Amino acid sequence: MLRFDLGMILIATDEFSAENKLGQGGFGSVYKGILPSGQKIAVKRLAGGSGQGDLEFKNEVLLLTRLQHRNLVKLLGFCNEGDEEILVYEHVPNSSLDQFIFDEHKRWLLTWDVRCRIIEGVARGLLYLHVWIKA
Ligand SMILES: Nc1ncnc2c1ncn2[C@@H]1O[C@H](COP(=O)(O)OP(=O)(O)OP(=O)(O)O)[C@@H](O)[C@H]1O
Repeated sequence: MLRFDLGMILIATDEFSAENKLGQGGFGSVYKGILPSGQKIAVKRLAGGSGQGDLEFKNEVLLLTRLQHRNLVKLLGFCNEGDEEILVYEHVPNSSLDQFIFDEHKRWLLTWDVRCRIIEGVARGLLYLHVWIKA
């Protein structure tokens, strides 16, 4: 588990530039970034990070790093400097599935065969989580 320093993340994401914004989730914004090694990353900047939940945040990160499955995005590391609470993931190309499902030009790429494989992959990931949570 890597602890990234904020300076490195600011350089990687061009200071959380609007051009690098990949999306917005329930926990905050996600930015594309690139490490000096050339590795592409997705940086989730948690909204409302106060620095106060330091221990809680660290425990959650430790928990998340134990999840390893080919259908789950890999967590590479974290940063909790100052008020920031940031999660660093491997970058997954091709945006989100909803960008294909709801786009009339791209929708045709999702043949039923492809859809079935996606559903199977999602189910495998979910099953892994269920088993993992019970254990
Ligand atoms: N590892 C990643 N690689 C590439 N893009 C990502 C990655 N993680 C998130 N994104 C992009 O950022 C968007 C927001 O992601 P995030 O995980 O925060 O929210 P969500 O799963 O869409 O919603 P919620 O957090 O509310 O469940 C995604 O829809 C996706 O486009």
